[in-house]
Amino acid sequence: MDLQGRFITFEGGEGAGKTTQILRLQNRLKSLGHHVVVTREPGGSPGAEKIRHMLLSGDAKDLKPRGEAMLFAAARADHIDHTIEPALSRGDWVLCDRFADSTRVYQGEAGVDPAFLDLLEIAAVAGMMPDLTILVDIPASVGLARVSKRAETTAAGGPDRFEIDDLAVHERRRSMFLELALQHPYRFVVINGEQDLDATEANIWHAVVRHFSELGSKQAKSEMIGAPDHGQSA
Ligand SMILES: Nc1ncnc2c1ncn2[C@@H]1O[C@H](COP(=O)(O)OP(=O)(O)OP(=O)(O)O)[C@@H](O)[C@H]1O
Ligand SMILES: Cc1cn([C@H]2C[C@H](O)[C@@H](COP(=O)(O)O)O2)c(=O)[nH]c1=O
Repeated sequence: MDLQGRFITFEGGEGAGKTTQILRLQNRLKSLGHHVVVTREPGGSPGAEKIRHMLLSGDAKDLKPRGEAMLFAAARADHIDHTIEPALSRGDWVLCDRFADSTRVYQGEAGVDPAFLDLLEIAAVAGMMPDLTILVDIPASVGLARVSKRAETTAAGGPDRFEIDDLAVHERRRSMFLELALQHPYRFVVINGEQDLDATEANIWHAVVRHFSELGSKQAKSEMIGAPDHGQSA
């Protein structure tokens, strides 16, 4: 399989700002001429979106955490087959809102054996791990406050089945994400999600350019082309 594209995942707690920042990164990449696919988990393909509905609406709430983890893995396998792998084969950039690390954290926190999660991850991702994972880190209370404000001010529905968990559960998830970042320092970058939108966007862009060195020269070229001429050309 010849995969020319670049695969970036965003991880973090509820309301950290992942979706907002993915759209901002998409705009920056597009302005440099890249094709960008924005997608999410659970979901991102017709079959996986059906599983998403089942998982988040509470239809699957009778499942124990191990069975639930298997549903997330099934959705992931379908998402990879139908969306991620084809996009990377075309040479696109794929920006994915949550991926396998969310299973490690959410289902791990719920008590699923890490060795079982290892096997599940191997089976579901089939080698398709991200080139870069951006962990948008924020205290759980701040993220949850944003989420409830979002629900009041937008058409977003009520809290999903994971958002309603106790604050202590959300804080444990935050610690687990940070622990994962420590374990995989070459894949993860941790971004402070408490800053304002523009500062967070700039920090993420800086991290992406540092990780994918080809972007640095492309950006410099586009800035030169777009730069004012000051009467220096013939
Ligand atoms: N840096 C920020 N400062 C203040 N508000 C923010 C910031 N980033 C995002 N928000 C707001 O917080 C809310 C949640 O943001 P967003 O949907 O991007 O988070 P998310 O991490 O994708 O959340 P979830 O995982 O719950 O879907 C939105 O209303 C958004 O406008
Ligand atoms: C991929 C994945 C997600 N979850 C949880 C995390 C969130 O609470 C929801 C997804 O909602 P979002 O608004 O799109 O962030 O699902 C999980 O428990 N396990 C996973 O693998």
